[in-house]
Amino acid sequence: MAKIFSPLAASTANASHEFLLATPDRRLRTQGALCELERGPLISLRERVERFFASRTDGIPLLVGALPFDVLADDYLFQPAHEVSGESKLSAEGPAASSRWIVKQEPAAKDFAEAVSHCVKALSENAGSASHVRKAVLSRSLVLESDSAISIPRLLGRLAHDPSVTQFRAPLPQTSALQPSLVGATPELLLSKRGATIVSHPLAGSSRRSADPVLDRQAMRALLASEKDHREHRIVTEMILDTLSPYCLTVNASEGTTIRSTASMHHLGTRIVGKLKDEATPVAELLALLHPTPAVCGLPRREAADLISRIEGYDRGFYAGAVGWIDEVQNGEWYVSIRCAEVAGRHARVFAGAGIVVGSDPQKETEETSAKFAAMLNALGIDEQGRPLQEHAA
Ligand SMILES: C=C(O[C@@H]1C=C(C(=O)O)C=C[C@H]1O)C(=O)O
Repeated sequence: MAKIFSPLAASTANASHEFLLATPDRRLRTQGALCELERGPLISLRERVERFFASRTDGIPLLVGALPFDVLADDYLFQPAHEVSGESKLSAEGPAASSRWIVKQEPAAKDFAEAVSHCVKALSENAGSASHVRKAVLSRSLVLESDSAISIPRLLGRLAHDPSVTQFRAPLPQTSALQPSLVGATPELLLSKRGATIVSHPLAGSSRRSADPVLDRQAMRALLASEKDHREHRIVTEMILDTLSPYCLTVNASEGTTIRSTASMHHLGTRIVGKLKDEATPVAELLALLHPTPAVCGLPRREAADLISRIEGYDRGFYAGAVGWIDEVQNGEWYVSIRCAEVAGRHARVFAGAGIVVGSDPQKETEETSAKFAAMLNALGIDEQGRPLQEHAA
């Protein structure tokens, strides 16, 4: 019989299993791990979670962790040892690492722009066919190396300067001597479920913010007026509404599409709220239907994912997946893992993607990924070339 959970040795149940999800409303921080959920693909998450809570009676009735982008890849969830309450030290002040960095673009920005051109061509060519991909999200990464260890508490301290986003850290499966963590500050709620109420707040369609208030307002107005960005956005909201509606008595986006701004980006966002027909519907069942949404993958999903894996050229791992928690009644809250980096020791890999539709401009999409890198790079105190930023250099 398959094992439902793996109790961890005392040596493993230590600070390497720090988890944090600090949303604008609530902060969940845990330390240590009692046991890991049996790992598996998203389709079996609901069943694994049910079996876990049916057989496990000790400890906090909670699982926290991360889902990868690829629905066929194994997730990584665990039962935390302790919940840390109150305003105890989530973060620390000071630079996240020394100011000497080596940065390698993977892929190079110019190769990414070429991949976007290629993608736009593929989207235009198949228009009209049943498997026609209407949108695909392409990403690139920066592989960073510092000459000293990267402090995750300090990184989180800097990310917390932006109150509009959800800071997170989640341990990732150990692949070498060091346990990597996924660390970031996401603006995007994939799904929350509490009782019969479900909420999703997808984002798609973006522009970089400007320090100049006049230019910043212009950027916002241009985004609100952009046909291409609204088309890109609607693909996401329609998919989420269509997916959730069979489960809901009511589900709607009554506030409409509005600007959702972080410290560095403006996005088009639509808050979707639903009342479930059956409040016992497990959050994991809904996650398996929603993830990955066209905000990070595309439409149709399978064809877009195939196109991405052909064009992108690297494994996204847990980037563009989700981080969150599930409790014993299968309520839960999951955020899209974007504006993030995989961090281990002196190394980090930062990711950023952009939605591509017919009409996307390769240079603008490349610039959009640079703008999206900025949230993590600002927190690390460097620019895209690894040079120290002026405000952090002192
Ligand atoms: C893929 C990312 O962001 C997603 C893509 C967006 C877009 O294409 O406009 C906007 C927000 C996110 O849903 C990322 O930040 O890496």
